[in-house]
Amino acid sequence: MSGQALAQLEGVREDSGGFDLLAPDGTRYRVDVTDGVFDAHNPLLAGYVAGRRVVAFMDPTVDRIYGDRLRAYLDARLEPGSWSVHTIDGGERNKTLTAVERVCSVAKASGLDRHGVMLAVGGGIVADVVGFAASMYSRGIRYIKVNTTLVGQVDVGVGVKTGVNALDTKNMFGAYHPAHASLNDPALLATLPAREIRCGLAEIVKMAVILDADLFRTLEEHPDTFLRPGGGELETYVLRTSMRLMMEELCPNLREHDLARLVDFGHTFSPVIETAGGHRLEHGEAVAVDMALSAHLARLLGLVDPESCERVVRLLHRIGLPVFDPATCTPELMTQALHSSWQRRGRELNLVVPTGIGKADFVRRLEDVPAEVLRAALEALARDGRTS
Ligand SMILES: NC(=O)c1ccc[n+]([C@@H]2O[C@H](COP(=O)([O-])OP(=O)(O)OC[C@H]3O[C@@H](n4cnc5c(N)ncnc54)[C@H](O)[C@@H]3O)[C@@H](O)[C@H]2O)c1
Ligand SMILES: O=C(CO)[C@@H](O)[C@H](O)[C@H](O)[C@H](O)COP(=O)(O)O
Ligand SMILES: [Co+2]
Repeated sequence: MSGQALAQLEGVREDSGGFDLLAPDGTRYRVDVTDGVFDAHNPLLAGYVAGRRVVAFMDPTVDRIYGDRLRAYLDARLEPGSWSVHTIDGGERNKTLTAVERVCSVAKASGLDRHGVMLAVGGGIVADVVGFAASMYSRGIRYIKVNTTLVGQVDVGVGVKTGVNALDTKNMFGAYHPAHASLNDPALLATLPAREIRCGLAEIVKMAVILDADLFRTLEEHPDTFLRPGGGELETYVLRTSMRLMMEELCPNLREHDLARLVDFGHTFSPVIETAGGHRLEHGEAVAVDMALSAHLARLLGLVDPESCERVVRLLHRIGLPVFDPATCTPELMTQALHSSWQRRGRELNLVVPTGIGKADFVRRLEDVPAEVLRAALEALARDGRTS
């Protein structure tokens, strides 16, 4: 295909069954949106693994709820003896290199060959661990994600990142390893606890603040999206818009050659909030606190109007997300977080701040966030936290 023809195809395309991404570096993958992913008549998942051995992994909760349906599906659609299903511990504390080694050990004991497939059925923890394991097992094999959380369906499932926590640092080890397939069945969200739905809404608010004022207004009108019984057109719009926005943002910079990334909004302070807080807050909750802090910093630096700052914080409140965490939102720890992000991003801070609703920019340098401004932002955040 000529360079010009390829250039025309690059980007993200949506159809009724999902999204296709073709990155400038030639990486291409699809994210499917389907119904009844584990129904025996649905050929989608089986089609992606046809003729290959499959080793599937779930955490115990997902296994309890969906394990029988997955096993019945594999039994109906795949050759006897060509697949197995295993559980790995869930929770951020188990997103470790040890967990990756256990996945590889189980895969080896199950006879998984170089052309085999690892199947991750779950949220971001299982996907990150299994995806990283697949990136190194036999020097790299295929893996498939069936995303069962909202964070999984709008974020983990649409990107290429895998990884684990290490050296007391969030996502310190990992790989960019595109999945062979990534499947979203919105019906799986029906059993997701409200706290986990809210974590996914945090990642959706992230995309709305930086890119999409209409999506933000929709969430302001319906902060209970996905929290109401039964999904409808509203949930479909929010899910698909969030997926598209994230894929469009990731596509030109899939392996982060450019470390100024708008999708880092809510991800400068949150790694320290999660880690220093002993993972008391879940990822999405820490992201929410980070977004509120970043909005106040933007306001105090004169980069966003006070009303937009207030709208961001108020929406997070109304969804039921935390906006302050007394144990970790201290000047010392948040200064440490700024330095960690500065180092991780090639000695550029690239703090993402809202400049309005639906638009954002970067605070490029550490010195652009003076200690007194950080302290004032944290004091404002504490006031917000008391009113929540
Ligand atoms: N790789 C990426 O690009 C990327 C992007 C965003 C977040 N993440 C990572 O993802 C992790 C958070 O993922 P998460 O929010 O999906 O959490 P999670 O994987 O811990 O799942 C949350 C909880 O929900 C349960 N669960 C999952 N699906 C369920 C369902 N359908 N019904 C009932 N219970 C269900 C799980 O057992 C778990 O207890 C963090 O480690 C974060 O760093 C990675
Ligand atoms: O949490 C994640 C990825 O782990 C996403 O929600 C987020 O938008 C971005 O990828 C952030 O850049 C976080 O990246 P990383 O620090 O986990 O590599
Ligand atoms: Co995130």
